[in-house]
Amino acid sequence: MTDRPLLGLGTLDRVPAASRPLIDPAKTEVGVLHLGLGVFHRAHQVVYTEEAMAATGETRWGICAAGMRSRATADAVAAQDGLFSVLARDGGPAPVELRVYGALRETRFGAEVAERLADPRITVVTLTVTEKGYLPGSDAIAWLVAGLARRAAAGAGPVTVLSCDNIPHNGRVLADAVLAAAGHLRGWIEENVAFPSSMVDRMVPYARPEDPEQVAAALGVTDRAAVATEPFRQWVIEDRFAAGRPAWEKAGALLVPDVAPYELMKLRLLNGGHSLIAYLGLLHGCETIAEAVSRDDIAAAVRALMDEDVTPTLPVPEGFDLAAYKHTLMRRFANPALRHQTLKVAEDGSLKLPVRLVPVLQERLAAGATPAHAALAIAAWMRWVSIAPRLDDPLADKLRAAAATATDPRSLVEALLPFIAPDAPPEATDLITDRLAALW
Ligand SMILES: NC(=O)c1ccc[n+]([C@@H]2O[C@H](COP(=O)([O-])OP(=O)(O)OC[C@H]3O[C@@H](n4cnc5c(N)ncnc54)[C@H](O)[C@@H]3O)[C@@H](O)[C@H]2O)c1
Ligand SMILES: O=P(O)(O)OC[C@@H](O)[C@@H](O)[C@H](O)[C@H](O)CO
Repeated sequence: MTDRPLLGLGTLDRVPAASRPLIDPAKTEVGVLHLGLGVFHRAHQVVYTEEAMAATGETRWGICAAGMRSRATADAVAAQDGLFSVLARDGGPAPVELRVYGALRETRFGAEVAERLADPRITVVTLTVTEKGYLPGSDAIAWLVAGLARRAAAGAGPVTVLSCDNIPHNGRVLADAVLAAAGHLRGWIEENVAFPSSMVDRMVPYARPEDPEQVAAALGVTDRAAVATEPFRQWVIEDRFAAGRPAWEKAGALLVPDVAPYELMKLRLLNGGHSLIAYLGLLHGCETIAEAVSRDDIAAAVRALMDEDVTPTLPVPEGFDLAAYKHTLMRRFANPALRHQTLKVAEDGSLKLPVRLVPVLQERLAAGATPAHAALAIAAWMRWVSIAPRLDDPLADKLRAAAATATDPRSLVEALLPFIAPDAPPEATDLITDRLAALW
């Protein structure tokens, strides 16, 4: 791989024509600012935005994307003139799609994003900053507010800020976080900024060494920012924008008046299922989601979680085929070529479980049901917290300290449940203890 030239505008002619960008990067201007240059942004919003520009011929929706916590990706992308490849794998190791994208035109790091928001040509800001990014005191929110202050001062006009994180009512959560940090800017934000919600979906693992190797072999260039994903993708966006936006509907996005039903379905079935698979998988030593779900016991548990516990809690959009959705989900979980790391899905459980599984547990208990599989997922998280060699969670130290005091399943549940469900009824403790006993 090392002797291949680096991907960039000057080496794009070496890339097979079928894998080159859909737009001319050199003629594309920036109209979107993105916070959080992780793997998901590259495999999702960049793809939709490039397809939208290609479909309409508009050249003004290029993206300026900022890394929030590390310069590594922003530097790698910048060294390649903003170009990187997305490869989709489905079942087998060979990619079923492989393309270099050109919509990402600029990169920034950290606080540098603020200055970019003073540009009136930027009318949309997107975010993928993880659940942690919305907590009080988050840098992402502080930089966003600083950017909005510069925009107000420059008279650069209204803007839409669109959360693309796995959080229910993510637009409202973001608006609340921004307004809480806004100080004297509050009035301007209320009048000039829209915060629609959106449901995003595409499974994107952390990049692995085989990803750039496969790109180099297929495209003849070295790509240090390649991302691998699955063919499936979905984006449902609340149609409430303050100013212009890319025509994402031309790339398959669904613009709707209310994303809530889509959000709930996806968060509880897909992300809730993912968490169950990840924690049970880790307890069984499985490195990937596909490996975990290839076990009959885990596959049966996730099916039961979806059918028995989650489905009764869902308001299904009219005409939506829920059975087909669940069937497709099982197939997506099982995609062996994706190699989605159980450890990645298991990160930040103290923030994820309260939105994915705790509401299912509580709503079903309140309805007089016994949500055994939601309880199993929470029990598996607790067991993982108590034995994980390394815990990736903003509350890791507190969780580990609390877990260290526990000597049996009940005391572990009593120690950890308050972190994710402080108002859980006693039946929740009983049910989770029962499931944890089987994992002890
Ligand atoms: N990967 C997926 O399958 C997927 C699918 C749908 C949605 N998402 C959403 O995208 C988010 C990012 O996922 P990813 O897969 O790109 O992960 P990633 O680790 O590649 O990127 C995470 C990004 O979030 C930023 N970040 C992390 N902690 C932060 C903090 N405290 N404040 C501000 N920024 C912070 C990082 O700098 C990085 O840019 C997820 O948390 C999720 O909400 C991911
Ligand atoms: O991205 P996270 O860390 O919030 O959650 C991990 C996975 O459940 C998630 O990324 C899914 O792969 C994704 O939501 C699929 O669209």
